[in-house]
Amino acid sequence: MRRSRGVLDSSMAALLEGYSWLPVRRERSASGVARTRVLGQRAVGLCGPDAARFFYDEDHIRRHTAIPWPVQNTLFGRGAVHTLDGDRHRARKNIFLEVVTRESAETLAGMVATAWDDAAASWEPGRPVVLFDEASRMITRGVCRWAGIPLTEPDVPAVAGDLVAMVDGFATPGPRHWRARLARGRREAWLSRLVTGVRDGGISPTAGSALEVVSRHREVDGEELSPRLAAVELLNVIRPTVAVCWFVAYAGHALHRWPQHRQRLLAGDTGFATAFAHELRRFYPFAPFVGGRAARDLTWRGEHIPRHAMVLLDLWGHNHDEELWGDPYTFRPERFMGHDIGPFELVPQGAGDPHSNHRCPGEPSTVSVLRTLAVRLARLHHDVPEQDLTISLHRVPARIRSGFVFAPGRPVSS
Ligand code: HEM
Repeated sequence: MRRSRGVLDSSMAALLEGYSWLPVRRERSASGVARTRVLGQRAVGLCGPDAARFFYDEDHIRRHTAIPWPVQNTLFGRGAVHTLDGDRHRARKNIFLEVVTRESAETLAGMVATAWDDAAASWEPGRPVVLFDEASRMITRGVCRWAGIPLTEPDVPAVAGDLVAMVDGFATPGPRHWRARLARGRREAWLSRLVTGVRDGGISPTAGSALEVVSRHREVDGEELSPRLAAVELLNVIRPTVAVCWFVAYAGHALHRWPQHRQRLLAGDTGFATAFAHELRRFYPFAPFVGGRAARDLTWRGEHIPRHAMVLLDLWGHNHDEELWGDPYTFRPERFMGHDIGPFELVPQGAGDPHSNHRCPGEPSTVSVLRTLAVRLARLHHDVPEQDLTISLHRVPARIRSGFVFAPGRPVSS
C-alpha cells in the first residue's frame, strides 16, 4: 500500500492512549474525521450514527484482510466469521444467529444464575470475593452447559482463565499477549477434539446447542468446517459470553457508586434491570472501535477515503458523544426506558442489523446474563473493603484494577 505523506504512524500512540486515541484525533481535525496510520497503513476514523450507517454498508467496507494477525491469533481466531464478507460471511453468521435467540439467551441466563446461586452458597460471610474472577467462572460453567460442551468442575478455573486471557491480551504486545496466544492454542486443540468426537458419533450434544450447530455447519460450498475452524467459531460463542464478566464487575462498581439503583433492581422491575444493563454497556469501557477496509475509493461528508485504507468506527466516542447522550459521563439507566433502542443508537457491540452485517449476534445473551446477575448483586448484602477501584482508560480492554472485591454478608430478602 502507498504511504500517505506527512502522517506519522500512530500504532504506539494507540497502544499507550487507549480509549482516547481515536476521539482525540477526530477532535483535532476540523472535519471530525481522523487521519492517521496504523501498522504502517493509512487509517481514517469516523464516529456517529451516520458514520455507522456508512461503515456497515458492505458496498463501502469489507473485513477481509482488515483484522491484524495479533488480533486474530488471540481474540477471534484465524479465519473467524469476523474476517469474512458477502455470502461466506452470511452463511457462517447463521451459526451464531441460530444459537443465540432471545429465548436461548434467557435459558443461558438461567443456567448462569444457577451457577451464581451455587457459588454464593459457598461464600463465607466476611471472606473477600473478587467479582470479576468469580463471574468469569460462573459464566464459564453456565455457558459450557448451555453450549453442550462437557466440562468437569476441576477444569472450570483453567478454562475460565484461558477465555478471559484471550480477551485481555489482544491489544498489547507484552506478556498478556503471549498468555492470550497460548490460551487460544490450548482451547482450539480442546474444542477441535470435541468436534471430531461429535462427528465420529462418540459425543451426542443436544440438538440446537452451539456444539451441535457448529459441528454440523456447512459453508457456502457445502463443506463442513475443519475441526480447527469449528473450534474457532465455538470459541467465538463461549469466549465473548464469558467476557460479560467485565460488565458484571462494572455492575458491582456501579451499584457501589450509585447505590440508589439497588432498590429498583430489587423490586423486580425488569424494564429497569434491562435499562441498567444497557447503561452499563454504554457507560463503561470495553470495545474501543471496530475496523474494516475501504472496498473502493469513497467519499464521506466530502472527505476522500482511498481504496484499501483502514476505516475505524469509534464506538467509545459514539457512546460518549455529548450531542447524542446529553450528559454522557453521568450513569443514568433511565435514559433507556420508555423507547425502543434504534439500530444505530447504542453501539458497544456494533451497529445496524446483525443478520446482514457484522454487528455482534450476542447482544441478547449479554443483556440477559447481565440483568440477571445485576439483580442478584443488588440482592446480595455485602461490604466493599478498601481497594483500588481505578479503571484506566489507557488499558485496552479496560478493567477495574482490583476486579471489584466484596465481602459477602447475609442475603437481603426481596
Ligand atoms: C461482553 C459482551 C460483548 C461485547 C462487548 C461484544 C462486542 C462485539 C463487537 C464490538 C463486535 C464487532 C462488531 C463489528 O465488527 O462490527 C462483536 C462481534 C461479534 N460478537 Fe460480540 N460482544 C459481546 C458478547 C458476545 C456474545 C455473548 C457472543 C456470543 C455469541 C458474541 C459473539 C460475537 C461474534 C460471533 C461476532 C462477530 C460477528 C460478525 O463478524 O458478523 N459476542 N462483538
